[in-house]
Amino acid sequence: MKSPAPGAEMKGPPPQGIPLPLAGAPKAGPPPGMPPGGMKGPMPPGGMPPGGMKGPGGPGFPGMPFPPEPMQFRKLLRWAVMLAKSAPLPFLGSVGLAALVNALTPYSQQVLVSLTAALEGKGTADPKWMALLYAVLAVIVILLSMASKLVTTWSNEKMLVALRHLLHDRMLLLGPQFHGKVTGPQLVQIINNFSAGAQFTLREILAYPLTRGVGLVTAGIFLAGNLSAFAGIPPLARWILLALVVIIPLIGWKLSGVVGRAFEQVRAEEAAFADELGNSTAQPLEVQLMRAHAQRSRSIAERLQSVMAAKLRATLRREAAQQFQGSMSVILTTVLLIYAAFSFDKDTPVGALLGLILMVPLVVGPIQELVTFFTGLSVNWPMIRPVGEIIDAKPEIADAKDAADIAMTDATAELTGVTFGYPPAKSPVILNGVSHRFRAQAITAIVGGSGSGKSSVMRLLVRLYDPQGGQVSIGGRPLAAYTLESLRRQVVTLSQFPLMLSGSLRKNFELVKPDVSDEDILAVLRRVGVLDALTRIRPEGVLDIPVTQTAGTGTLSGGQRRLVALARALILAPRILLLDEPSTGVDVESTSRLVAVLRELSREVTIIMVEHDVDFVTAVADEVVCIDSGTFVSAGAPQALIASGGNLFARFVDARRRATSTDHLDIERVPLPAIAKVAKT
Ligand SMILES: Nc1ncnc2c1ncn2[C@@H]1O[C@H](COP(=O)(O)OP(=O)(O)OP(=O)(O)O)[C@@H](O)[C@H]1O
Repeated sequence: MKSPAPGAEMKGPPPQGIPLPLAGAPKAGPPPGMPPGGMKGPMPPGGMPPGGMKGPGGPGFPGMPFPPEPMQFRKLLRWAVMLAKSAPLPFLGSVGLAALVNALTPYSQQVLVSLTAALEGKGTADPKWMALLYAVLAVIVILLSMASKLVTTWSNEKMLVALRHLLHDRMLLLGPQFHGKVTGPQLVQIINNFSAGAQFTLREILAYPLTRGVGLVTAGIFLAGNLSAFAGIPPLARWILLALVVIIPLIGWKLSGVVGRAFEQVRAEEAAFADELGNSTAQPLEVQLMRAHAQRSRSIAERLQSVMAAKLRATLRREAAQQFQGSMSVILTTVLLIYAAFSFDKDTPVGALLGLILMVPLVVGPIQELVTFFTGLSVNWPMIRPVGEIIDAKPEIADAKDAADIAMTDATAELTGVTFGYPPAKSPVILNGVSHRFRAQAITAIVGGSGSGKSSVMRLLVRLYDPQGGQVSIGGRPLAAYTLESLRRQVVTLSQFPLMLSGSLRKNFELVKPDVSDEDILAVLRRVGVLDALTRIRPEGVLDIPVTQTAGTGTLSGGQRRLVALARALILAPRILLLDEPSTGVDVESTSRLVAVLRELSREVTIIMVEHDVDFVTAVADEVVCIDSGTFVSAGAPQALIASGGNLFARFVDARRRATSTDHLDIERVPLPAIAKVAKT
């Protein structure tokens, strides 16, 4: 296909490393469905076929949390408008400039036509002026085209920044239901990679029809004008010829549907291969030990064969379709030229023939590109959709209308007839009408078997979820009376695996209190008894100790991380502290220190903890609440519960004693055989 005049095409954004769902490894380049460098050709080389991926069941993206769903153009349009609004001026500027370039290009070609006619002496125009006009137009097109590319780059970058920022902030507002569905690595992929593809496609949804449409209409008008110069052509034939210009690209589009389905098959085969590979890579050593190497090898070989066969089929079809599409302009130009040659007479300017040759590609090109773009949208949909889902997602728990920033004067937490099941199903029932008053300035430990609902109680106390029945209140007020901000500032959770940012220790305290002073940090570190150990690690500056995101790596031990996290929780001066298994990973010495710290803290703070270690609970708790299958079955001081017996806590203590004692075991003491003396050789 002949290219338009210099600079007439619209370039895409800089390569963003979007995963290409096509055969082969992911390549850096424009998003799938887009030819590298923009919408130049009829078929994205190495990219998606123009027919889009319309295989049965619609496009899906292996491993993504959002199940396949047919593309919804209305949603795309809404997201596109929202995105364009984030950078209105650069967007309008880039669209305006591109439209101007696309309109001027056919116009400059038409000047060539007039110039030819003038040289023949058949037009009224002066050839010299025409030549000059062509030169001026060419320069303007080049300059505008450069400006258009720069403004488009600016617009793309602004939109991408706005989109990524929005996704990041929105993601942090979403609740456990969303985060239970989308994993951390998937979020990184959506925000980091998919957003670039989504930005590009969404922008083009608005920009492309306009910019390409302007070029199409202008070239179409000139083409019709040039056709009319052939006096012998009856009007009906002229209309049929013009209709062909539109119909032939549409035939190409239908053909590409076949290609689309072939590539859908490739994707399915690749997903199956990835699954199969996962079977081998998940536990390679287990595979070795099971002597299953040969079986794995056969399975992988079969999958690889299937992928290759599917790729070969799809590529051959794509090549055939590409050839057809690439030949369209030639076919159409030939048809028009043959017709023109037969109706050519002495009055017909040669320029009109030139006009046909020049204008056909300028008309066919935009039609092909528009068809390619819109059919290719379904290819990009699996990547755009997760981006859009985050844009549209609403926080599951939000401030009630009459919520206020209330300072808790009374830090008593209370559950009254609370019934709860996890949304969206809300079944099974996890908490079954439970009631309890957690005493202020006391330590209450919730004890129960695995899956009995302990952590669920803690989640309700910070409104990660709302119960379906009953009420959770603090200081006599339902939780919804507090803004989430004020609730979570005063009810602080220390999870079993506390979040640590990679960076300095100070940075981790600034995470929860941006204006925290060094003195305050050192004071809380001293209070939880970890300052001396940290000073030994870095005598020249404890607060600059590097911390890593992952426990078990970096400078701090697991126990130290937990104590640092406890100190960080205290920096907020909480009224209620929720501790999830605080004794885990803390050594014996630090545990007794932890007991002392928590006891001392409980003079000011209400502490509620979930804890499996009954010895720790006995040492630290004022009260134990026992939970069994979502029901509070007993409560009381630990010693009292142990003494009275017959309750869950006493049973746990008993079981623990039996588990660690060897008295009940009938161990036959067999003397070890004398170690044979090894004769010196
Ligand atoms: N997000 C969730 N969605 C659905 N069900 C959940 C969810 N979280 C927990 N559950 C279920 O709720 C029940 C209670 O879970 P919970 O985490 O409260 O138990 P737990 O007593 O803290 O257990 P463990 O001591 O093992 O941590 C379990 O059966 C669990 O499978």
